[in-house]
Amino acid sequence: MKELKHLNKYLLKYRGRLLLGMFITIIATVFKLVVPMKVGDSVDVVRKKVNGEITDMAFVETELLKNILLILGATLLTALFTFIMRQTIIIVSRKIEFDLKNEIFQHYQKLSLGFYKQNRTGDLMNRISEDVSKVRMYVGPAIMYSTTTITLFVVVISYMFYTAPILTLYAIAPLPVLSIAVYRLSITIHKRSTIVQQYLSKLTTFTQESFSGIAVIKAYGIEPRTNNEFVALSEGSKDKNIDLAKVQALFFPLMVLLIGVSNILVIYIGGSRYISGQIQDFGTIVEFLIYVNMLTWPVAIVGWVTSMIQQAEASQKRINEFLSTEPAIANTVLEATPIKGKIAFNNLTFTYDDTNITALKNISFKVNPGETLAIIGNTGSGKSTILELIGRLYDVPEGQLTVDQTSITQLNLDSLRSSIGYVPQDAFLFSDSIKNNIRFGKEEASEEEVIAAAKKASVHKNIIGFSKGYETILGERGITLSGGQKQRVSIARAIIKDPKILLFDDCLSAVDTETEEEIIQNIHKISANKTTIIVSHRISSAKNADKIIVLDDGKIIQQGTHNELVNTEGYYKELYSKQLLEKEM
Ligand SMILES: Nc1ncnc2c1ncn2[C@@H]1O[C@H](COP(=O)(O)OP(=O)(O)OP(=O)(O)O)[C@@H](O)[C@H]1O
Repeated sequence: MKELKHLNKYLLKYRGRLLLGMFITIIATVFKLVVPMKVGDSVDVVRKKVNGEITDMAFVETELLKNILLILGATLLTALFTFIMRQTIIIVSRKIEFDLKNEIFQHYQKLSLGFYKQNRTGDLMNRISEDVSKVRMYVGPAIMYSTTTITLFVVVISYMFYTAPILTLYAIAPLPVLSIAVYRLSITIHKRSTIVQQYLSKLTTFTQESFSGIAVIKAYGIEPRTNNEFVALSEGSKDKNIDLAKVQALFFPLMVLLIGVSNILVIYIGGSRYISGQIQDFGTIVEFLIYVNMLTWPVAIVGWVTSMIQQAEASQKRINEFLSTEPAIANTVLEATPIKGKIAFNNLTFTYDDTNITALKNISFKVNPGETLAIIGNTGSGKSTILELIGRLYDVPEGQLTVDQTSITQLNLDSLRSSIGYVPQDAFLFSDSIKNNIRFGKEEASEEEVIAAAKKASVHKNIIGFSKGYETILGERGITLSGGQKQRVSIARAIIKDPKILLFDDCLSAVDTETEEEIIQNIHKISANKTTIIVSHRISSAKNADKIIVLDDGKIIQQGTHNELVNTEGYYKELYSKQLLEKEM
């Protein structure tokens, strides 16, 4: 139960509703007990009339009518209170589920990129959905059923003992066996359903990937192979489902068997004791039969609730694991630190913890507000890493990276990030309208601002070409943009933000050279007072920059202006000649 302590703050938050729910559960349970008592009484009255102990028929009729009305009233009240009980306790569990999901999601948002690289997306999703659902079973149904069971046990068993102690012992003897059996069965059911879940998620992932990659599958003509793989996976899934169905099928027969044993014991022992005069009322046997049946479900539930709590504990443990993960990048400066945009790398060396790759070696350069820096280099030379470090997606030793002459760690993280417009290498667009995708950079932007940004990113003409224009939905439910269109929507998103620092990570690679030229011109116009860094493989994107650095294997091998570099032997000049030749061809 150690892990579940995390939920105490929520139980405390909703304590009023919970206690009310538990109180109502007790009342509902107590009303349930009226039925067997009155059935017992009615049987006795009838038996006495048959035996001749009572001769007044009118009295029998009144007694029976009174009992029927009481049974009816008690049943209606039980139903009403059971309804209110579910409305309180189950609603509390749904509220806690909502709070916990929000807590986990907010924590996920704070965690750094490194965390997302170490953990699979499926795992993150499972903990916030599957695991939270299991935990909800503890704060809702487990509490509700435990309260019902405890109340029933205390009231019914004490009443049974009071009425016929020996018969009670016989009647309840099979119940612990039932409880243990259900517990064991629940554990097996849980194990097997986890396996079924795993197969299901394998199958879903496979199907999802097959549909997403359908173009590649068709192009390579490997539909039969994909089909066979799917059949093999479904086969496995079917077998595991059958395994689960086998144990689930045992659940009810087992319950019926053990109830049957209890009933036989009540009839046999109760009957013998009635015949020998140790039990006065025949109605007691009928009453006991109803009690035994009434107790069966709660007894089975003891086993079920125990396994439910164990599963909740395991799930909460997994949730706590993530909740206790500290974000590697923490905001230590609480007051806002306005950013002007002067960036300086001072002998910076950076190694990725997970791969141990030293992506940057002794890097030094400066960019002032209003200046544009272009970074050119082979793949894997460390260009993207430079941009990620400026956004503080990873931390570097104190003083090696400064913004406005302050070490980046001494700046307020929100101030820093909100002053950056970052266009990543892989443009990511949400399944939403184009307008909202651009507005992502500035939530309150007007229609005119969205259009202006799209024009600067040279994508406006494409957008108005779609029948729904800016309202066109992207992604799975909508249209798929071309690579170049995606890149330009992503650029519009950064432009609309009007940030102090603009970072473009090779985001014109899928755009033709004419459009590239147009966008570069526009960027040039809007970045008059901004710090701009353009990462590219193309000289055409870099040539107008105030300064260009050439990276190779994490080191700066050349730097200068375009004119200086084309007149110096080296990587830049070679690349320039090669790309010039390609253009001419
Ligand atoms: N998140 C990461 N974790 C670990 N290693 C990384 C990570 N990102 C990049 N690397 C490694 O760091 C080196 C530099 O990568 P980086 O992405 O900065 O290069 P790049 O110049 O931007 O390449 P490209 O032009 O292909 O985008 C590479 O060897 C890469 O494998």
